[in-house]
Order: sequence, then structure tokens, then C-alpha cells
Amino acid sequence: MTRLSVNINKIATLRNSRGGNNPNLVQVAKDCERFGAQGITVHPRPDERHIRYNDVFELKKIVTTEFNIEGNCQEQKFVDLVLANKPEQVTLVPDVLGQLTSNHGWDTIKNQEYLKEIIAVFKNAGIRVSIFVDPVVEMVEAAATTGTDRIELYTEAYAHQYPQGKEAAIAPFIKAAEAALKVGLGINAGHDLDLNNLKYFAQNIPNLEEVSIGHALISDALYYGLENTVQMYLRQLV
Ligand SMILES: CC(=O)[C@@H](O)[C@H](O)COP(=O)(O)O
Ligand SMILES: NCC(=O)COP(=O)(O)O
Repeated sequence: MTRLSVNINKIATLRNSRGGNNPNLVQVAKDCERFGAQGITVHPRPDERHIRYNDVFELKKIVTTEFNIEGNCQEQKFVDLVLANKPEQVTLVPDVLGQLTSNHGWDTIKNQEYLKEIIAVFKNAGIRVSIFVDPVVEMVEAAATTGTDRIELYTEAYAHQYPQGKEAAIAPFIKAAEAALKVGLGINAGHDLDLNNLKYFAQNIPNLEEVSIGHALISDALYYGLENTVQMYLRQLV
């Protein structure tokens, strides 16, 4: 079964727009879990435009499912934040400063030595590590020798191409997943997954352990309500 981790970045975006505490991020995380989500994902960025570093400490106190912190490990502040909170999983994303959203995976060949070192830091602290990668077989194979437990397949290209033809859109992801299985890596996925494209992805990617979904899910909740929406996403994964 593929697990759903709800990314609550966009709840923080809405909260921050007025400076108060509405919507209450901690309450939303608790409610997502109550509605069936099997994980909570946050992606604090250096400018704290949505998740603030302090939010992570508050969330750590109340999340009872899997807590997944995503971000750029080249920022020492991010490394310190993760080590101080010891989530179940850290997902390492090679963002550059000021990026609108994540837009590429790691070059696991060029960054092999760096990844080995930083992954060891988190693993020594007992934190499961996943690294964000494009659906490219060579990148997946080289991920295996970094010491990471899992990869997160960056699904923007799949989501973008899905309306033009789902078979072609998913083909590189199936190859990447098969390569991951061969080298013993767990498989997560995320970015731009939504109610249209999720079911086909989950049905066709072997051993997909987890999806993290934020932007579309929170947008859908405006129409369907958060409880219904979480359950609609969960139904795509059975
Ligand atoms: C790694 C990934 O795909 C997501 O974490 C995504 O980057 C969400 O971040 P934003 O909410 O800042 O767009
Ligand atoms: N790791 C992907 C994630 O957490 C959410 O991405 P998106 O659904 O906001 O595009």
C-alpha cells in the first residue's frame, strides 16, 4: 500500500499572508492525521515564506504519523533543524536560493561524495533518508551507493505530460522504479500529483511506498473540504 503524506506548506502560506495564526498549522496537521493521512510533510525554505523553522519544532511535538522534513541540506540551518527534531524521514532536495518551488533532482554522480557524507550525518542520528531524483536510471543507480534508504521521484514531468498521454508520461518513471528496486532502494514520489494523475501513477509504479502531496490537495480542499479531500486522495492509493 502506498502511504499518503500531506504537505502542509500551503497552509503556512495562507497563515503568513495575514501575520496571525489562522489557519492554525498545528491543528491542520492533527486534522490531516485524524482524516487518515499517514504522514505530514513540510519543506521549510531559507526565506521562511511558508513553513517557519519554529513550526517544525511545534509540529514535531504533535505529529503521530510519519514526519517528513524536506529541504536543502546545503543550508547548515536546515541540517541543524532536522537533527534537532529527528523526524522519521528527511528528504534531501537540491534547491537553489530563491527558487519558486523544487524543479530538479540531485545529480547523484557529480554529488556522490557530498551525498555520502551528508546522508551519513542523518543516518547516524537514526533518521531515514530519501533523496529527490529525476526519473533517470543512471541517477537512480548512483543514488544506491550514496547510502540513502529511499529516493523520491520528482513527478513534475509526469504530471505535466499526463494529459497528452499517460503511457508516455509514466514510462521513464517505471524504468527508474525498476532500477531502484534492483539496487534495493525504497521509492517515494511527489510534486504536482493530483486527483487526476495519482491513481494511474500509484497503479503502475512497483513498490511505491509513499507520495507527498501539497499544492493540489490543499487547493482541492477549498472545494471539497479537508476531510473529504484527504479521503479522496487516499482512495486513489488503494
Ligand atoms: C520537493 C518537492 O517537490 C516539494 O516539497 C515541493 O518543492 C513543495 O515545495 P513548495 O511548497 O515550496 O513549492
Ligand atoms: N515532495 C513533494 C511534496 O511534498 C509536495 O509537492 P506538491 O504536491 O506541493 O507539488
